[in-house]
Amino acid sequence: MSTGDDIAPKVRSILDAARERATAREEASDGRVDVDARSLTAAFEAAEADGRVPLIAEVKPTSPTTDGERTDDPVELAESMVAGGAAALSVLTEPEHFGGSTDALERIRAAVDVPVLRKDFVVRESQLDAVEADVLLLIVRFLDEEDTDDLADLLAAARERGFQVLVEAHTAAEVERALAAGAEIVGVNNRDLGKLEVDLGTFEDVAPEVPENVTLIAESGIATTTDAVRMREAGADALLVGSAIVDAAGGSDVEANTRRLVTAETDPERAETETHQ
Ligand SMILES: O=P(O)(O)OC[C@@H](O)[C@@H](O)c1c[nH]c2ccccc12
Repeated sequence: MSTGDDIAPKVRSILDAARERATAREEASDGRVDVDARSLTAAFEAAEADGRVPLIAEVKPTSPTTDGERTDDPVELAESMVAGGAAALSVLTEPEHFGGSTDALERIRAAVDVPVLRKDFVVRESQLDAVEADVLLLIVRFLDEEDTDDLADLLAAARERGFQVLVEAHTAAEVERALAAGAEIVGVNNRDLGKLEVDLGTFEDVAPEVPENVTLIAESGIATTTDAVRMREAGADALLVGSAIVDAAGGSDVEANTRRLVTAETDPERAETETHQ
């Protein structure tokens, strides 16, 4: 069991808020969700067949490591991402630190045809019923903490409700735990939740631990087409990108930002001229 000393204070506050929301839902005890999920792997295969880099574009109005906040209608942001070729979307539903909401996810999922990932800090079963989504995120590192459910139990509880589950890891040891719990979709987060620093070398180091039959996603810190190609060469079946597409500080064109990454493998010379962070 981890003591949690290696979690950044900002992240600890996110985790505390998640546990409070779990308790509130336990007290409310609404019914269980029953999801008819759109297949994430089918969406990746369709993108691949079409010559697009399989990309999950993230609707992230802000974050503890972002300057500024994007206040556009989240549905419009989502539609721009799909128009730019995103195979799937990720929507933050964490309200206090990321400007997200379950309402935004519901509206986005109703407006698009692609699979939608619910990005939140789910630590107890009651949180699974907050909103329907095609894919649910579980973060290995957080399920070591006090007052959280066990990863394998949460994975099973999510699947019983119809969710596909993306299990997020940051180290080889966490990948082992994800696989032991039965994960079929694994994300390697390049951001260290201890220091909040990003290093794309994380994915390169950890990717070889993941067997071929598991869908592998490179998460965080992918900003340029060079980064995108680098993660694909290291074995990423798909990429998860938020900040570089949403560009909260610059307010640039979300559709164009998405398309640039989606076409990274077919249009590599763009890497030379791009000025985007
Ligand atoms: O904005 P970025 O660096 O492109 O990263 C997106 C995504 O990977 C990141 O938002 C993320 C990865 N894991 C998380 C867990 C919770 C909240 C957010 C995240």
